Amino acid sequence: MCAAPSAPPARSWDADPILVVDHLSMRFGGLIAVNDVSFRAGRGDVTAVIGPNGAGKTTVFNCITGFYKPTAGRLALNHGGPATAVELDAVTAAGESWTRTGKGAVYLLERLPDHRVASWAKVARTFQNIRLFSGMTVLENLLVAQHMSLSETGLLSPAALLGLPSWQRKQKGAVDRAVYWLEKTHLIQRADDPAGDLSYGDQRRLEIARAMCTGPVLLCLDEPAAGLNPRESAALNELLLSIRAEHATSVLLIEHDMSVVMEISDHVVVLEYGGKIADGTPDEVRHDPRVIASYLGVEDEEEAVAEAAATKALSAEANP
Ligand SMILES: Nc1ncnc2c1ncn2[C@@H]1O[C@H](COP(=O)(O)OP(=O)(O)OP(=O)(O)O)[C@@H](O)[C@H]1O
Repeated sequence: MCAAPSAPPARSWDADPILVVDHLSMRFGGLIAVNDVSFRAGRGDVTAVIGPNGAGKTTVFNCITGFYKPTAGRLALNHGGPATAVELDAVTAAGESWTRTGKGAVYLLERLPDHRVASWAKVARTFQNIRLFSGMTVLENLLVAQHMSLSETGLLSPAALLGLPSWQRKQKGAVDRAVYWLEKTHLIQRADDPAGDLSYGDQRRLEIARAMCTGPVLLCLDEPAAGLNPRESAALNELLLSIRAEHATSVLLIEHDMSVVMEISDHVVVLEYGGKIADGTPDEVRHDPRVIASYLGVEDEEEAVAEAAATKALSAEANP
């Protein structure tokens, strides 16, 4: 008797996406940097966007974080739970940038001003080149990051000017959050040192601490492992895995370091020449002929298929 074909495995990113990227395109004059890219990032997942230099990774990030307004496409960020197709179509057709949904709210990032992407949609990011306030102390960097939420009630509001308990509670909350993230990133001993005095690896972790202090639902990291030595890279992996395990923050990262990508990602999206060429678990992507061709520079796709089959056979031999 033939066994019934097994159902395809449930994908966390399809079942409960925090981010739905739909037909995203970005042109700079005649250059198409991102061409009709669609993918989902699962809630609570670490999703990596990889690809060769110039593939369009940073441009995708810049569209998600509000630095660029895409030429076309929709970027829906779901708070609470996934918006239904009807809810999404309704907010799109109404020309709104967000709406409440049955499960929480959905934000159309391409329609929000970049500061609202951070403060309303709660998307935080770090940059390929570190952008800390190097003359400020480590602690001050984390307090400045929380300025938006502190100033929601108005820095010159009566509560702030009179030092009312509500204001003091907010300020204490900001310091407590900063101390919590300094402990998580093993930087608490350096709290009063200028950020510019930290080693490169410590500065990278401070950037992540600063982003986490804003309470993001989606943390976007642009090449967090760039320039790190193996020990610093291992500390970064540990930090990102603990963010995934202990906080309601989903992580989207661009990374060239495949050891980081394969170790910590739940889902990998591969771009090449502005288009998506693969999308799946790290294992699926590792064995994908197009990805192998792209990374090994194999010209002939048949050769890449043979390469993928050989890799699979080798790993089956190693793990019978
Ligand atoms: N502001 C811009 N103006 C014009 N062209 C741009 C701009 N930003 C990116 N590009 C171009 O878009 C293409 C994709 O660039 P992008 O930086 O997104 O790639 P990437 O995959 O992040 O590359 P890398 O890994 O080298 O950072 C490149 O050809 C780049 O030159």
